[in-house]
Amino acid sequence: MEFASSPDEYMPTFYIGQHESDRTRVTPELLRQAQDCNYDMLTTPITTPHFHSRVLTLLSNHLNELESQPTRSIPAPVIPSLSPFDTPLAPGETISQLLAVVSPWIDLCSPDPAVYNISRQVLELEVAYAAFCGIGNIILPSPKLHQGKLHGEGVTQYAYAVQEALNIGNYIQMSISLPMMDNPEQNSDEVVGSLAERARAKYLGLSENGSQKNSMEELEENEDGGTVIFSRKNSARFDFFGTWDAWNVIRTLCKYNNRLSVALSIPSHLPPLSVSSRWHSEPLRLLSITSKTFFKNPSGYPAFTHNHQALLTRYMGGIRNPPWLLLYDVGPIPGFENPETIVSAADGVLSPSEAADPPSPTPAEASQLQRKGSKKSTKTVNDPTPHLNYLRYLQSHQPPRTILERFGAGYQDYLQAPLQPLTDNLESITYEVFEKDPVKYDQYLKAIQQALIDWRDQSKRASGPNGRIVVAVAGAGRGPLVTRALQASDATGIPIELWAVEKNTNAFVLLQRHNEETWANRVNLVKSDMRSWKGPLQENVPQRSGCTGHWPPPRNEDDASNASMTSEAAPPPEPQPPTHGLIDILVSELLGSFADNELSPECLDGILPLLNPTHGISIPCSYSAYLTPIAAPKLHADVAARAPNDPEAPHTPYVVMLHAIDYLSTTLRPSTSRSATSESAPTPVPNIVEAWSFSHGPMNALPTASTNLHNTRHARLTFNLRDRAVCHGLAGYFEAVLYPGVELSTNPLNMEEKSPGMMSWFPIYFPLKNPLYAPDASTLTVSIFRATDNRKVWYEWMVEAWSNLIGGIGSGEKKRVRLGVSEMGSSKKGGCMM
Ligand SMILES: C[S@@+](CC[C@H](N)C(=O)[O-])C[C@H]1O[C@@H](n2cnc3c(N)ncnc32)[C@H](O)[C@@H]1O
Repeated sequence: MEFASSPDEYMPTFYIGQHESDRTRVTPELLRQAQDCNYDMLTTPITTPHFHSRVLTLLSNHLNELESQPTRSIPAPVIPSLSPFDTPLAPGETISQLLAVVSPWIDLCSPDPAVYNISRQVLELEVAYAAFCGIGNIILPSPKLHQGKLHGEGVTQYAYAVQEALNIGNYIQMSISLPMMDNPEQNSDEVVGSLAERARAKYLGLSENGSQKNSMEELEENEDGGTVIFSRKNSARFDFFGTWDAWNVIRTLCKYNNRLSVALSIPSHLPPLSVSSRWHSEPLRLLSITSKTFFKNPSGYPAFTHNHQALLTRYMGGIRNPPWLLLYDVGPIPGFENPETIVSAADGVLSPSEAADPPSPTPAEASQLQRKGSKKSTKTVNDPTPHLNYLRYLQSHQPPRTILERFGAGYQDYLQAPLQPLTDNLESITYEVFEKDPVKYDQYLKAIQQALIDWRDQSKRASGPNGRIVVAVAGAGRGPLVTRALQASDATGIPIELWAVEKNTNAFVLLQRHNEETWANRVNLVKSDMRSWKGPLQENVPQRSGCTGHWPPPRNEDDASNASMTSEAAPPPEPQPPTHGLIDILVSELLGSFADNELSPECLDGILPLLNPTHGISIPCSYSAYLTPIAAPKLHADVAARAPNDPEAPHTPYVVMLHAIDYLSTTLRPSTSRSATSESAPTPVPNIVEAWSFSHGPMNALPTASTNLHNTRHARLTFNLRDRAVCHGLAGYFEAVLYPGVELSTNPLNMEEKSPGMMSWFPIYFPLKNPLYAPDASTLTVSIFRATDNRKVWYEWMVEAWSNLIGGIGSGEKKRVRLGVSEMGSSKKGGCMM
């Protein structure tokens, strides 16, 4: 197939910017020089050190006043509007190539109201002025999660400030700087002149002399008479999901505003895969990379460890708008001091030794290596922008995209309403897209071939009037399965009588044309709904004794697959009343992304009574639907944005190529990687669980079914979570057994074994109207129903979150407490008409 074999000429786009913490302004010359070096953009502060000292003075005066007159109510000071001395920015042609950085010295999480108030004013002034100048992107400082003995208390007020700022700069994209995980020790890396330092001790839970008393220590001392003291190291524990949790609060309060995103700092030592997977599901606009993210390789060149390279590929790969990369404090723009200097552009061309991987450090080695790399390396690198050059090198060495990535380019996270091929007549272009998937049709070919071979080898009685096996393709579309049935017959040498049934009158025109032009009129075409078809017509077919219904047919028989042909040798038979025969092998492809969602069960119910009752075969013979809960913030934001105009949006199961998602329930499988870092520790594999299945064969034919109740289904599935998360919905997949040993699967757990490279179906997404939060070590219970009223079919779904607590003190008993229940999603209004 064309796109499977053509070389992948796609080259990912890396937009790379540069940030210097002590830069005070960006001149057009500096920007030009940076672009000559092959940077795409630079960061700029919005205000100057002059403004900073003005604000510090204002705050100090205010705090002094408050201290000297403790009983008076003194209003917070108002920062006077910006003067030309306060900002280096001005509107101009180059503004679109600048990323504006909000002053890092504010503290929007401060428990001290004076500090918070001033910080908010700074934020609002800076955002308003940057917006005025035409800045498109702003980077906000990280929320300060540890304040004295307080932990995470300031996140909501930070979120409130961001929400207000979003209203000021109506077109500005805001990215919040966040480390991948919460490391309280890093949090203490203070910015010079930070307002946080001015916060008063009484708000930080500190004694007047500034010493910190931990609330856990107090608790333990009270309860146990001071026998157990928590060490500071323990109380300030490393929290892998701490910064994600803060982000979740902020974006939730900001109602998943699509102008709000994350500027994620990539650390030198990567957290477990579950953490990087979580961030992968979030709107990453920037990846911040400092010189510490690199390790020196044996040539002394700064390079990424194997795991960092894999992370970058994961975050950047296969998407239309990958995050931008921002190099933080990796050295000044070369040649700027002397504009006459000619600086070569970082073109990413490195020798093998320059591009070699550095050794992958263990956690303990990471910091040591860092120091060794930066201080003790004797190798000197003759490259003024080695970090940039290395990233450009990685850009040109990204792995080629998989078939699925190529096919799905542009479809990632794009919500589509599922097809309803029963109610609607599909367009030719839709069939054309199906037909581009060679894998599905190869599997059908294998299944039909095997069914024919087994039929012959088991000497089963066939239903054709001349002893041929009767094959019917139900829902033939433009005919690809008809072609496969003919190929199977030709390849096995087993003659068949072939029927093709299609209700789409437009597609039927093409079937007729194919029959004449490519199938040599070997196919009996029927324009009908398969449920009202009476079966293969046997009128005028002479019934010759000794050759009816048995394998093999007589050797000298004509190729009489066309039902209107008669034998020349025998005398003309007596005309017989029209009769309808049976189908031996029924081939259909009526599957949707959740197997039964395009009403395959209902359609097949109508034709299964025609199946040979003893030996009949349905291809597929069974299919099952699978589910797993996911975090999908991007999809949630998209559905929520549609809801005001379309109240059914949160009640629609969508077909979507899932990309920015995180599987919430996973099992750790041992990794095969050799590296000793945590990134190569056991790999989380999603728990994807069967909801229900349908089987189709002679045993399942229901000639007298008067209701559709037998096609209802219900499942209640339990998923254990290790890490706290937000569930935005359910991802649905399917597996189908075409014929024993020949399967189709979209289930990520086995699709590569069962039908590798198949791309006919994207997964299905059942959204939750309101996301459901679940803490660490909790359980999600999914209830899902396939419902019918005999006119249509629809789904209903809901999720419950449970905490798994240990019962009362000393009891040790496990106790489940329901933490929350989602609304019931229901596609009843948009259900599939039967
Ligand atoms: C998913 S398409 C598959 C088409 C084709 N077999 C292929 O694999 O490319 C399903 C086809 O079944 C047809 N179809 C669906 N329900 C049908 C019914 N009840 N009777 C006849 N045709 C039906 C649709 O019109 C459509 O052409």
